[in-house]
Amino acid sequence: MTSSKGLEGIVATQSAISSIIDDTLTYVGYDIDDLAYNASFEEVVYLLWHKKLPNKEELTQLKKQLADNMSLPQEVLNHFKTYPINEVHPMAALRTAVSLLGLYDKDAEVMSDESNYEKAISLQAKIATLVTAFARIRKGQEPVAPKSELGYAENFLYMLSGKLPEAIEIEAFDKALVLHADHELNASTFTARVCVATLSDMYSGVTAAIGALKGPLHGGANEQVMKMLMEIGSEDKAEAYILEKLANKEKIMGFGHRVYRLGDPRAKHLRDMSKQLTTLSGEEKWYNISLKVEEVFTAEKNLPPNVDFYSASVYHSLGIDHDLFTPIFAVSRISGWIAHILEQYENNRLIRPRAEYNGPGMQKYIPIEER
Ligand SMILES: CC(=O)SCCNC(=O)CCNC(=O)[C@H](O)C(C)(C)COP(=O)(O)OP(=O)(O)OC[C@H]1O[C@@H](n2cnc3c(N)ncnc32)[C@H](O)[C@@H]1OP(=O)(O)O
Ligand SMILES: O=C([O-])CC(=O)C(=O)O
Repeated sequence: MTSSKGLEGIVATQSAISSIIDDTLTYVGYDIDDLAYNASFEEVVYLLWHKKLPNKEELTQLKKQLADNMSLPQEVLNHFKTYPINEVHPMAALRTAVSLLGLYDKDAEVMSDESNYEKAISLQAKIATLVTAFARIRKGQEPVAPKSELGYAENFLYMLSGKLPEAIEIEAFDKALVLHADHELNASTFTARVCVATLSDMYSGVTAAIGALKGPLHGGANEQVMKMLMEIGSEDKAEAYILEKLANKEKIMGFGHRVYRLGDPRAKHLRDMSKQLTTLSGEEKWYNISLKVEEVFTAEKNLPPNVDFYSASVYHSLGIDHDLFTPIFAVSRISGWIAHILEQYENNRLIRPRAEYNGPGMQKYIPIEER
């Protein structure tokens, strides 16, 4: 038996959802650049779930299904109010709330294709409401009900702030959702697949995936990037800050990737958006600090930024609380998790790798009095 630390380089499944070949990312064969410039998030959700782009009628139907399913069971909203609200990270709240949603779905355990598709719509719709409702409740504000005539990105921003967002904000947020939707066999998607390969239900798979996304080596990095930018504070302090971190052998969040070698193709879109949005908000300093960090870090380490690096200043410019950055990643990535869960169910086999044992050799049991 051979082992690979972190399963590096191991091909663990076949999938027709997204691919990364020679640093090019595609969803169902469509280049991420093409989708970032042209597709809405709902089109991408449809693409990932159906393996084809929707026509107008199919897209209208999906948008309606999502809008119709956004409302939460009152019990889930009440549950939020019982949390130690100021101590709870929104990712922990989200992980618990998705699991709780499963308790209020009488068909949670039903495994038919039809039931799983209904759960897919319901989860994709409700995750936006969960994140925004929690964000408001913890500030003592009432949750804002979704508006059925709004698109997914617009509804999210509306439910978060209670104000209809500007066109530029909707466009940027929608693009960020497109860019985060799927990414081959990343850690959270693999977690979801491992979970449902036991024939467990979709709520369990998504709950497990949220737990994996939460960590700072994966989706949690975007919040840590903003923390770093705030600690740096100004462009002229960036170089010394990064060099000190590297001298202390600390990792710089938002850089490096297990698969990409030359660079993450999503990062350039987020860099452009960061420039545009920080200029508009009058806070160019977040973009300038980010650029300087990139310059200093890549000169030292030759590791390019990943999707999490410039998304931090993008979300900050949209006025979003920093601890909501990773939940927002989940709002997008749940579309990919669901696509992979459905694909796993379609052609399932239990996922159960082996471990190379490196503990002590055979030992004889010693009675407790003799130890
Ligand atoms: C959506 C996403 O999940 S994208 C990734 C988000 N995560 C981050 O941004 C966290 C920072 N980045 C990292 O920790 C890593 O680059 C990962 C986890 C993303 C990829 O990790 P791996 O492929 O396993 O690389 P690993 O962590 O083993 O690092 C390999 C070498 O590069 C260095 N390295 C990798 N990333 C970084 C970084 N961000 N800062 C400093 N050094 C780094 C490591 O210290 C290590 O150096 P060494 O060989 O001298 O010990
Ligand atoms: O693929 C990975 O390992 C991490 C990543 O970039 C993502 O999940 O978007």
